[in-house]
Amino acid sequence: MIRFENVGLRYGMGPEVLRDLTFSIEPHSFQFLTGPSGAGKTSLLRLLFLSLKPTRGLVSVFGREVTGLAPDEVAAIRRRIGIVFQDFRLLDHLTTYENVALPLRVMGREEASYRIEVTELLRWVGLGERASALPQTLSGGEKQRAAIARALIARPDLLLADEPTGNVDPTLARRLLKLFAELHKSGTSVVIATHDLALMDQFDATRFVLAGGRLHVYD
Ligand SMILES: Nc1ncnc2c1ncn2[C@@H]1O[C@H](COP(=O)(O)OP(=O)(O)OP(=O)(O)O)[C@@H](O)[C@H]1O
Repeated sequence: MIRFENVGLRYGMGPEVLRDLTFSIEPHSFQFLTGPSGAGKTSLLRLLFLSLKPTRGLVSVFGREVTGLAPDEVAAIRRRIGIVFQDFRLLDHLTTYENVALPLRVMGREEASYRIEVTELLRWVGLGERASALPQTLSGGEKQRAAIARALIARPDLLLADEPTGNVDPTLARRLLKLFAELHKSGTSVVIATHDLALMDQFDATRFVLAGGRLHVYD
């Protein structure tokens, strides 16, 4: 599904932050991405989301080599990917409900066809009472859960999440992990970047460990 071959990444004239990355992400797989702060986890997620281009090597996503893709082809690939950014990126002028429903609206679906789905997911992530709240009135943990719900709502083929349990308590972190596990069970490949060892110990998954710019895979 995803293939990296000898991928390197540098920002501007800086040193290579990722070096010689060769790995695959298979359909229906679950992997944690970990490593010390600054090791390149967010950079790797951005390569997977096609918001960064590799400086060298080959990246292929859903069977398409990503260099030279036209903007509409990039957009089509991104519609198959759900992403939870570290800074949430909720739209300020939309309510929690509208933020979560956005991927479905972008796909051209009518509100009547998804109202129940969105409402149920909001309830599942504990935001049932906050559906009509604007993002600036949500707590950090609530924003995080809204961002997670938005990433999951369209049942993407690939889910990327950057520290998705960073702002929630351990009980809620377990609940969110369960949600990711259910999504995985229904066929989505999941990549969760995290520092949280306790979280990783709760789910038997491949570990991608970044250190010194290189990736080590532990199955
Ligand atoms: N836009 C940028 N311009 C220049 N350097 C960058 C940029 N983004 C990241 N870097 C550098 O790339 C390296 C990897 O950063 P990245 O954010 O990918 O690491 P990370 O593992 O996600 O860190 P953290 O766990 O702290 O979020 C760091 O040395 C960082 O300073």
